[in-house]
Amino acid sequence: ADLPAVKILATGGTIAGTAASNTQTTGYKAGDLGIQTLIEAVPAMKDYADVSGEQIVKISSNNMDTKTLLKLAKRVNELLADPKTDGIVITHGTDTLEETAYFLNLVAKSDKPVILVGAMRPATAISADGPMNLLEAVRVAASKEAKGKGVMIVMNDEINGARDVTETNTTNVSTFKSPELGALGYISGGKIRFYKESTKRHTVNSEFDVSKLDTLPRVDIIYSHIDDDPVMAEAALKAGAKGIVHAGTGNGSIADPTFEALKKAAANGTVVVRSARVPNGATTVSVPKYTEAGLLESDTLNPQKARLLLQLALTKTSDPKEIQRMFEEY
Ligand SMILES: NC(=O)C[C@H](N)C(=O)O
Repeated sequence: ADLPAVKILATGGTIAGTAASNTQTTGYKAGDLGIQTLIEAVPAMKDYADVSGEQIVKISSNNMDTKTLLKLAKRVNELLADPKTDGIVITHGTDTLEETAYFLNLVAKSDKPVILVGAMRPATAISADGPMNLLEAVRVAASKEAKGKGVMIVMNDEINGARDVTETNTTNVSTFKSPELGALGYISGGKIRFYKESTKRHTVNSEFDVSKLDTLPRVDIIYSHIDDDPVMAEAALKAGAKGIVHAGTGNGSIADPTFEALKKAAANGTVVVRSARVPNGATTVSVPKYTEAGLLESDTLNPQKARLLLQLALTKTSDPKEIQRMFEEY
């Protein structure tokens, strides 16, 4: 039969992890197994797609970096441009899965499905979640329904959009959720069921382009807490940060001494975005002094996603007004 061609790009993670015993679900070696082994473990994929694999890296995703992210994004775009590819699945560690997914959501230049998938239990564990997750990811990547919905994460029977999804539990298999805005759909009764899609710009409607980029501007995240002082802000500026994302308390509040440092940074041309350490809700212009100081707001993007959008924004402009527009549109 003429099945859709789905390419699986493997980057490592727990989905390719191995441990000495089948009861071991922590302290295993992430990214140990190669893509061929993962494919051979799930022969049922061949009922839905003409599957082939390619190994990009073999890492635990806490070690993901810009170089690998750009390499992956460029390869994704090469494959998407090929008429012989109908969809892409990326196996990835869960630690930074939401970041890679959101980045690709901003830079993938096609409406063909791009699905990220991981696992919380290593491949060697009893009740490993990787094989079913991989099968469902391939099924979604091969489906007509997934076209044009942006980059998605498929795990634990849920389909979540890259913009709104986040990891919510350190170890549980049902960790990826869009707590406030909700999943796009799920897979149940052997059927792919979509219920909604994001209104935000992505993929073919995105203005960002990585094809000529070899690096991204430095953007640091500063996490607020009791006894906050400007030490971290000063360190970021000293390290050459072109942008700073502040993970504020509550509605993106900033301790006064840190605010003074960030205000100065903004006046000197560093773009400062207020995000929040609170998982839900948009950071709003609650205090006019922040707006007057030229600080931007991240909308509902969490700090790690706000960082990626700010990096891409800074490849195009350093005009705070333009960048605020981007935070409203993506
Ligand atoms: N569940 C996982 O994949 C965690 C692993 N440390 C990773 O991100 O690669």
